[in-house]
Amino acid sequence: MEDVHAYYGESHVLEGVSLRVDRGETVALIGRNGVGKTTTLRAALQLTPPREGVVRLRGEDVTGEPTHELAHRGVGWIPEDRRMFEELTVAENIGVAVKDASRVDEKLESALETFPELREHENRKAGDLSGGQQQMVAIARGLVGENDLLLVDEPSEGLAPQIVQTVAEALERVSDEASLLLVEQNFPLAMDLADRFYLVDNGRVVESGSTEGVTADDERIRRYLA
Ligand SMILES: Nc1ncnc2c1ncn2[C@@H]1O[C@H](COP(=O)(O)OP(=O)(O)OP(=O)(O)O)[C@@H](O)[C@H]1O
Repeated sequence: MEDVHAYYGESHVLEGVSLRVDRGETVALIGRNGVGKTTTLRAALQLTPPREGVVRLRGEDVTGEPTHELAHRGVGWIPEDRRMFEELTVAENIGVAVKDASRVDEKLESALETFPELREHENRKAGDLSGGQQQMVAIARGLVGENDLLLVDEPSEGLAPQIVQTVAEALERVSDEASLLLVEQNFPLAMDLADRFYLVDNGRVVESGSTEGVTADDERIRRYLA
């Protein structure tokens, strides 16, 4: 995306965000609460359509396209609230995300191979799972949707530390199959998973670069996160 401006009503939330995710990359969006990270994902997906600026997918201008068209072209969204169908089973939740109905069984099987932790819960209602298990179902849904690019919002939020590790490993596996744009408040986790980062403050990208060797003590980072 290039110089994207987005608003909620009159409130100017993104003030010219530019970023890119290359094929195969994992990119982290970091920054304090309320600086515009979720809105950046929403603008990319055209859920909060940019009032200025351009969003491109594989080089093609998709600004103003309907969100379902982007989904059709392989952009998946794993929102912060995970959006489970609580009354459906794990298998059903994963199955409804498969685009080609004739491949549901095959896709479900491959998801359960990727997330073996889910196999024993396959027939449980998603609403009865723990937060970490639900997050894994949400990630599996993104994966079976045959997405080339997944936008993942706060995957570790509200999870116990040992579960965060399991979800991180799941994301690591997903990153072998899709590019990821990841909003993540857990700084070490974000640096660990991502190849590059963008640090957002007040609706703008204020720092960016490779995650290699970057720590929370880094002066460039600390003054925006402290
Ligand atoms: N639907 C909405 N209507 C009006 N204002 C909103 C709406 N959603 C978010 N905002 C405001 O827009 C700003 C950016 O929010 P956004 O959710 O993008 O931030 P964020 O960096 O993702 O933070 P968080 O980690 O808290 O979600 C905040 O000031 C927030 O209060």
